[in-house]
Amino acid sequence: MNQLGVVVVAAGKGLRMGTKESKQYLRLNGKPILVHTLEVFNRMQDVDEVVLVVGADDVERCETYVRDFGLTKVKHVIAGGSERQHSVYQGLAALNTDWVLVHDGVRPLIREEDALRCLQGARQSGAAVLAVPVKDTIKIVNEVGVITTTPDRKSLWAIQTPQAFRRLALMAAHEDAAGEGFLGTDDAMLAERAGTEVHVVEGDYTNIKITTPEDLDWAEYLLGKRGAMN
Ligand SMILES: Nc1ccn([C@@H]2O[C@H](COP(=O)(O)OP(=O)(O)OP(=O)(O)O)[C@@H](O)[C@H]2O)c(=O)n1
Ligand SMILES: C[C@](O)(CO)[C@H](O)COP(=O)(O)O
Repeated sequence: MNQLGVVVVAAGKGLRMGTKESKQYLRLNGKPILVHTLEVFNRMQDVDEVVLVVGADDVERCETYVRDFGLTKVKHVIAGGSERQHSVYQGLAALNTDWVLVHDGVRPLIREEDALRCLQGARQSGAAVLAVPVKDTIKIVNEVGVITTTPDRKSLWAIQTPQAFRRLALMAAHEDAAGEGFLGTDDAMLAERAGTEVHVVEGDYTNIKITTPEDLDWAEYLLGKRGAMN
């Protein structure tokens, strides 16, 4: 029993993007960002099913995307919650698989081979996330704008998705966090606080999360470049 499910979370409002339309529905090279993301997992042989978590008002339009773009592995389109963590939990509960990859709908540049290496990392060690070493010097700055410390860059990684776990273990970590009112910005945080050793698998700098307007040009350029290479 090694079934793999993918939770793609896309129920956010995209406030930092500042567009009327939520960022996951903006088009890159003529196709919604979310569709670019889903196509990657739809192509992956190891993936058994995908659950897509979206805003309650967007379920219908996403069901249309699933049909129109032939996203045959997307078995469920469901409504998410007010925080990313709540949306992920809804997705986990809709699956029935042993393993799960949790991925942001707004990371359309994920490469199949990196997602697969993340999964293999988790299958070997229990839990794994894609990440890249931080290139800048990072400072801890206090509330009045003064630097207090400079952490050693050697130990700093920028964490991405997908993040891979045993599904039931991640659900238990979510339930524990929810019971204590803890909100994390990624799933690894919840697994870490539940005592799971989460391993880092080196990913790729191009797996950006589309967050602010300048990310759109960069993503369109990268998608175009990949298309030209295929
Ligand atoms: N309640 C939420 C919040 C976020 N997400 C999803 O989590 C991913 C990463 O979140 P982020 O980039 O922060 O997206 P938003 O919350 O939409 O952006 P912002 O914080 O700027 O409003 C996105 O695919 C987003 O749609 C979600 O499914 N449910
Ligand atoms: C999960 C994540 O994409 C890892 O980098 C990130 O933590 C999401 O954070 P956000 O606060 O929702 O942007």
